[in-house]
Amino acid sequence: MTTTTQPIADADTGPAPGAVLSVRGLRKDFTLHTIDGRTVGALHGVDLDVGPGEHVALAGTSGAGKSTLLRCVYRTYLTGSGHIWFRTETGESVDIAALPDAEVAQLRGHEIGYVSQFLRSQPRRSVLSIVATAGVARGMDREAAHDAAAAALRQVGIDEQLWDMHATVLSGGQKQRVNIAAGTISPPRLLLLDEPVSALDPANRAAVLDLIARLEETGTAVLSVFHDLDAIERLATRVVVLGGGKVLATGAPEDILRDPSLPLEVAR
Ligand SMILES: Nc1ncnc2c1ncn2[C@@H]1O[C@H](COP(=O)(O)OP(=O)(O)OP(=O)(O)O)[C@@H](O)[C@H]1O
Repeated sequence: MTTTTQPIADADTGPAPGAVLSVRGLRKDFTLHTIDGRTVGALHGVDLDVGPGEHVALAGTSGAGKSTLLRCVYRTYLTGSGHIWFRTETGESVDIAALPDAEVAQLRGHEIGYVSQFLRSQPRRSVLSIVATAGVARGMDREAAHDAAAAALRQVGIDEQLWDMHATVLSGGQKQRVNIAAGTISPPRLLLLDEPVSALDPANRAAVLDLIARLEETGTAVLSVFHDLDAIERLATRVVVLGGGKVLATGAPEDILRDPSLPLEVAR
């Protein structure tokens, strides 16, 4: 595990001491322009921290705000108010909620990864090139990225015969595994995972969970959503339960997942 950054004491001006990510007072409303401009509140003042090598799993019933939180951190969604403090690899504190788009784009390629259930890539890119390009974006030279991409694809069980094919011809589960290979090659400082194993059969799911488990050794901070109690129990170092856009509880998986009073929606 690596932590090379200077602690900043005040989480109103940067991440909490030792944290890679500190979310503070995060609010997000959606305006439904097609339905009378109605407003739907999704996050109502969320606070959480993720440190290096820590895996924080978000849990809570459907509509609790889990995916919205991940998308705000990745800046797919603009936030209403609050801060999303991120400590860069040079030790600088930046507020993702207020960062210019160009700087967000740079962080996304290099320091922050996002893996969802869906593979988003240019249509005519080969499988190998998609994964290798992610490595180059994180600072690897082309040759190293090519070798690392091949290793990552082997690890998630993508047959070599598929490597030069366009990703569009892959099955849902294959796309998901290419996605996780691209997300974990030269692991970023912060990895956001939104149901990354939802379309996988048991054997491939196990291989991908192994890969995610090994991220702890690299010092990657992980913030995840899994609709699967076993995955949370196996991977998470801490669980944050959301309900109605607020943090209801936070604690060790063995405590949180066995608390019958908490509104969890996970399946074995
Ligand atoms: N693009 C959107 N436009 C309008 N409302 C949205 C949008 N995305 C999410 N919401 C609303 O925000 C709230 C939180 O949704 P979110 O998808 O974050 O929940 P979730 O906890 O991830 O749920 P699930 O487990 O079902 O995926 C819900 O009320 C949802 O309807």
